[in-house]
Amino acid sequence: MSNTEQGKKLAAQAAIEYVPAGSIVGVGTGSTVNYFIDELAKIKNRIEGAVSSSEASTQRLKDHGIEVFDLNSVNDVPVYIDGADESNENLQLIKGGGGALTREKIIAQLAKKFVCIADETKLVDVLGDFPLPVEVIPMARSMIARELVKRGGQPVYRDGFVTDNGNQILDVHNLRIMEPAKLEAELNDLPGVVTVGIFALRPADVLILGTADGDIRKING
Ligand SMILES: O=C(CO)[C@H](O)[C@H](O)COP(=O)(O)O
Repeated sequence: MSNTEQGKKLAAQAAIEYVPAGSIVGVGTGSTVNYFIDELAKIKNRIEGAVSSSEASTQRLKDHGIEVFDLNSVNDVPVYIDGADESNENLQLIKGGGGALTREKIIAQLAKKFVCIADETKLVDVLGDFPLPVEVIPMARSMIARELVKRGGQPVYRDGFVTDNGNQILDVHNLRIMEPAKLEAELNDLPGVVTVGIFALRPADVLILGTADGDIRKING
């Protein structure tokens, strides 16, 4: 297993301590979260079930025999565990590399505590080296792309990819995101934008990083 994969797995294992007994756990999407789901399966008798941010995670949870609830039937999500493509020291994130950003943001908003898990390479000084995913309504794609160009970005259509919500993704290159919350709010306001992959208005509460030397590092927000 590579150092990166080892880091993801260590972070995922460390996140288990944040899962309260008897709870419905918010579950994100991605390769790091897949390790978390495998860990969650080991304690499945101690939880009530999960709410899931993607069809892929739902399938993996069900394969492990973990009940997945419709979010509309759930009032209380004590903890949401998810990965990230980048995080800064303020626990503001870029997410959506896997295209699940909209459902991820919905569950993060509802959750009392958002625990982000990642390998240490995801921690950056300034967000934006990772192309920023923006989920858009298909008919608005070109208009939004032009708006993104006006803001200095270079949007690339994620051709052939359709989100779980039936929408499309623009991956925006060349951004150096100095004010993440401001840019998130500004892009949220464009008609046709479904979700911006900046998680700054609701950042993570805890970041758990798995390191190359087999350790973990925690940053609290
Ligand atoms: O936001 C996400 C999916 O939409 C993922 O959390 C993000 O892409 C990180 O994925 P991985 O754990 O595979 O590196």
